[in-house]
Amino acid sequence: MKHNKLIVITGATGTGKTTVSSYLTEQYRIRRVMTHTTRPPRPGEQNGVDYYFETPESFATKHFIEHVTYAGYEYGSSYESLNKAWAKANFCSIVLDTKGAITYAKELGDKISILYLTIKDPSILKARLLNRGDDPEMVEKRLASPEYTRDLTLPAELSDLSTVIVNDDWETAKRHIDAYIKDCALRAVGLRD
Ligand SMILES: Nc1nc2c(ncn2[C@@H]2O[C@H](COP(=O)(O)OP(=O)(O)O)[C@@H](O)[C@H]2O)c(=O)[nH]1
Ligand SMILES: Nc1ncnc2c1ncn2[C@@H]1O[C@H](COP(=O)(O)OP(=O)(O)O)[C@@H](O)[C@H]1O
Repeated sequence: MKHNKLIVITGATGTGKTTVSSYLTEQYRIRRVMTHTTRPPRPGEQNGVDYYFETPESFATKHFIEHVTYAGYEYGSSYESLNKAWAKANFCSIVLDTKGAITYAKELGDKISILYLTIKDPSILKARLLNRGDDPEMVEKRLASPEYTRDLTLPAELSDLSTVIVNDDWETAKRHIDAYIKDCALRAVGLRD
């Protein structure tokens, strides 16, 4: 268990957290820890693949490491899901808002490494969300939420633990992620401090 590592992917909505998580799975077989939400599924999202989609009642019965309200919906993550992912591989990832990332930094210490995603001009995020197929009303609500504004800045508590990826251009972002994974691998085998 002592070599288990968790890559926490965080950043504002639309900056590419899910895209990065899928890339880590496809390219490096780094699985994502499944989390729970009361948000309704977007077109194409599946229960047990994208999230465990819960009702407010079923959400309340879970035992979470942490849970947050984000733009009016509940999100939570459990040790059960984390241990399930670690049982399959030593390296896994999780997608969290910055509040959740701060809790993980406190709870799991040096077992985590953080990828903070950002883009130079956040005004293009709206187009990315609409292009993703999000409901326009949900997009407005989300972009007006305090959680969205908060997550546009890397919290001071996370700055020492984080690698910042600017995702303006996906090919460039991928190169930085590849370098980050190479660095993680070298640290894991003791070839870098
Ligand atoms: N703290 C915390 N955040 C979560 C959890 N699951 C998802 N999130 C975050 O909740 C926010 C909203 O997620 P989602 O509705 O899928 O929107 P998206 O960020 O636009 O893809 C994102 O910042 C996610 O990273 C969780 O279990 N805990
Ligand atoms: N570098 C990029 N350039 C243009 N579109 C991108 C880029 N990275 C991700 N996207 C697209 O932007 C949308 C939001 O990305 P997503 O990974 O779902 O963000 P998040 O999980 O942070 O909300 C998706 O449709 C995704 O395909």
